Amino acid sequence: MAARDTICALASGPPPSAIAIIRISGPAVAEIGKSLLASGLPEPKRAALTYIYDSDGALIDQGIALYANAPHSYTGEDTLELYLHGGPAVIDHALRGLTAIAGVRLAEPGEFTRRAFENGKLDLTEAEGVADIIEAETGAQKAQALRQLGGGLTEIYDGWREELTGTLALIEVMIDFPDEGDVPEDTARPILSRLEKIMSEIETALGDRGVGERIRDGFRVAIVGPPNAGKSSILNRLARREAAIVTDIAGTTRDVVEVRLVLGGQVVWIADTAGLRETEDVVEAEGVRRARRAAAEADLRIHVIDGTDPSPPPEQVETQDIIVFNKADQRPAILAPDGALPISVITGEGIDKLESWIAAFVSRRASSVEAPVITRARHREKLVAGLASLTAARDALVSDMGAELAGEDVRMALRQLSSVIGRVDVEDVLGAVFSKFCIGK
Ligand SMILES: Nc1nc2c(ncn2[C@@H]2O[C@H](COP(=O)(O)OP(=O)(O)OP(=O)(O)O)[C@@H](O)[C@H]2O)c(=O)[nH]1
Ligand SMILES: [K+]
Ligand SMILES: [Mg+2]
Repeated sequence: MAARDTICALASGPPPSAIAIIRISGPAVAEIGKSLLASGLPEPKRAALTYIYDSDGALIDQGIALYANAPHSYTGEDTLELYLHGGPAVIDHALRGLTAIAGVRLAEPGEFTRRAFENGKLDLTEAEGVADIIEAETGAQKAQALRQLGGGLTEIYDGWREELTGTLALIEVMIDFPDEGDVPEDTARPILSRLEKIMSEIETALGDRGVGERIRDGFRVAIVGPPNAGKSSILNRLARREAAIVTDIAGTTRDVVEVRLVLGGQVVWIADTAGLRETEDVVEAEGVRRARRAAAEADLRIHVIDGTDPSPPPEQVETQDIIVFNKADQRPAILAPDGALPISVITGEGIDKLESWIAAFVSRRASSVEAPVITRARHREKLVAGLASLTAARDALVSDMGAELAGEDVRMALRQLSSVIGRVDVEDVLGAVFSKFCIGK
C-alpha cells in the first residue's frame, strides 16, 4: 500500500500577521523534524525554540516547533506545528521548503479535519462543528458550534442508534419464531412502543421551526406590501445603505433584495420584495411571484401599509408578524390600524422600535428550542428519511405485511441516522462536508 502523503498548510490568517502557524501532518513529520529543525524533532507536546532550514540548508526563520505523535494529535497522525514570523516571504519560503520534500504536498481545504474524521478522532457532526466555529460570527453560532463539536449531536444519534439496534434484535426474534402461538402479538407490542418513542423524538427534533439552521445560517425576514408603500426605503434604512432602488414609480422592485444584519444577537437576512398587485407586466408578475414565495418562506414578515393610501389591507398576516404604518410624516399616526407601528423613513420615527421588534422576535425564536438537534439541511433530510422508514416499519408491523419488511425498514432507518454522524455510507457526503472548510483546518 502506498504511504500516505504528508500535508502542510498555513493554518493562521492571511499575512502579514504577528505569527504564522504552519501545520504539517503525516508520516514525513519525524523526518522533517530531524532534517529541517536545528533542535531536531522536539519532545511531543513540548515547545522548542529553534532555527528552521530548508533542505538546501538555507535559513527559513527562527520560531517555535510543536510536535504531537500519532495518535495523540488532532489528525491522529504525527503532526508538527511551526510558529513563524507572519510575513509573506517567511510563509512562502516555509511552504516551498516543505513541499520540496518527497511525499509532502499542500493540504486541500478541510483535509486535516478529514484525516481526524478518518482516524476516528471526530465524527461527521463534530467535524461540522469545527467548520461552524470557525465561521461563527455571533455568540449564538459559537455556542451551537461548541456544543456540536463537543459531541452534543453524537450523543443523541448514538442513543437513537442503540435503541433501533435493540428494536431490530426484537424484530429478528419475531422473524425467527413466526408460528409459535401468540408470540408475534406479544412481541409486537414492545417493539411498537419502542418505535413510536423514537419516532416521536425525531418528530420533536423536526418540529423545531428550523431554529438550529437559522442560528447557523440566519433568520429570514421579508418586507411585503403594496407597490410604493416604502418597502425598499425601509430596507435601506435598516441596512444603513442604499441596497435597493427607491423611486416614486410603483413597481420599482422586481428581484428580491437581501441584506444581512446582526440583530438581537442573531444573523438576520432582511428581504425587500416587489409590491404585491395584479399586473400584466411579465417581469413584474414574476417579481410578485418571488415576493410571495419570500414571504411564505420567511420566519417573520413586515407588512407595510402605505400611510397615504392604507388600502388594501395586508395579506396573510401571521401572529408573529409586524405591521408598520409607513409615511407617518404624511398622515397622523392615529389613523394606523390597531397593533400597527407608525413609522417614517423620512423622519426616522418608529425605526428604532421596528429594529427592536425584529431583534426581540429572533432572540425569542432562537431560545425557543433549548438545544436544536438539527443545524444543517443535511441533518433534516436524513431525519425526514429516517422517520419515513420508521413509519413504514410501524405500518408493516401493525398490518399483515409482517416482521421481515419491518426489519428491512428499521435497518434502513438505522443507515439514514448513522450517515448523519458518518458511521456508514459516507463517501458521498464527505466531499460535500469537507470541501467547505478553509485550508489549514
Ligand atoms: N413621505 C414619505 N415618503 C416615503 C416614505 N417611505 C418611502 N417614501 C417614498 O415613497 C416612494 C416609494 O418608496 P419605495 O421605497 O420605492 O417603495 P416600495 O414599496 O419599495 O415600492 P415598489 O418597489 O415599487 O413596490 C418613494 O418616493 C419614497 O421616497 C416615508 O416614510 N415618508
Ligand atoms: K417604488
Ligand atoms: Mg421597492
